[in-house]
Amino acid sequence: MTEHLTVVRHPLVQHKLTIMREKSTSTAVFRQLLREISQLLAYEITRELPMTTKPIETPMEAMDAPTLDGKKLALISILRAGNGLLDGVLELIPSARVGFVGLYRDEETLQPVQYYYKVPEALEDRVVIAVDPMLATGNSSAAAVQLLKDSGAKNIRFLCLLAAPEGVARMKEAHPDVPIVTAALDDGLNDLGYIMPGLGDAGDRMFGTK
Ligand SMILES: O=P(O)(O)OC[C@H]1O[C@H](OP(=O)(O)OP(=O)(O)O)[C@H](O)[C@@H]1O
Ligand SMILES: O=c1cc[nH]c(=O)[nH]1
Ligand SMILES: [Mg+2]
Repeated sequence: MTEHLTVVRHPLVQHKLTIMREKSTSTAVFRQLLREISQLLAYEITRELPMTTKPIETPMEAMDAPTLDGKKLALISILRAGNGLLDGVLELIPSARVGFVGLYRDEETLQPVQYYYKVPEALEDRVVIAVDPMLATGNSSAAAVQLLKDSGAKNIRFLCLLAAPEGVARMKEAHPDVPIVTAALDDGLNDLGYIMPGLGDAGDRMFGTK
């Protein structure tokens, strides 16, 4: 991908996102819409995957038909909210390998605290898509991407639902090689580091923990 930031302005994405932002939307509907949007965003982030051809036989004749090239993709969920995006993307790319980076954001310092890390082997040979619905300060995603690079990943993309300009700038500075796909670029962060107008705490809204 050539753009550092891609905002997917498709009407279906924007309509579903508006319902997700509304505070009256239930946990069940929030989760379902995130699943639906994740597939539309996945369509965009996989647009330029490497392709090759292979010889096949249709009922009519032989042809060289397009097929994905290279090792299976790696999807990396940044826990826990990343799992809300992961499910839908995995439905679209069922053969992908899956990894997990456990991080939570310390509410005082806004710095990520790591508690888990497990990723597929041979990351250096795979297209890696890291998923987390919220890019706020960018501290969590920048740390997660660094861990993936430390494991050898060279071709990383970041998929989120909402981004703040502060988080996009942080990622651009720390990881200019990592393209970001999002459904919206919001106004900025409030004093507590929450995205405005945003949708609140994605993890709490999707799992009903608050
Ligand atoms: O860009 P940042 O300022 O780092 O904030 C974004 C992070 O905050 C949220 O996770 P949270 O820490 O709430 O953990 P959770 O997914 O377990 O709710 C979100 O899912 C990101 O991981
Ligand atoms: O607005 C925000 C910022 C960080 N994490 C969230 O879930 N929401
Ligand atoms: Mg949270």
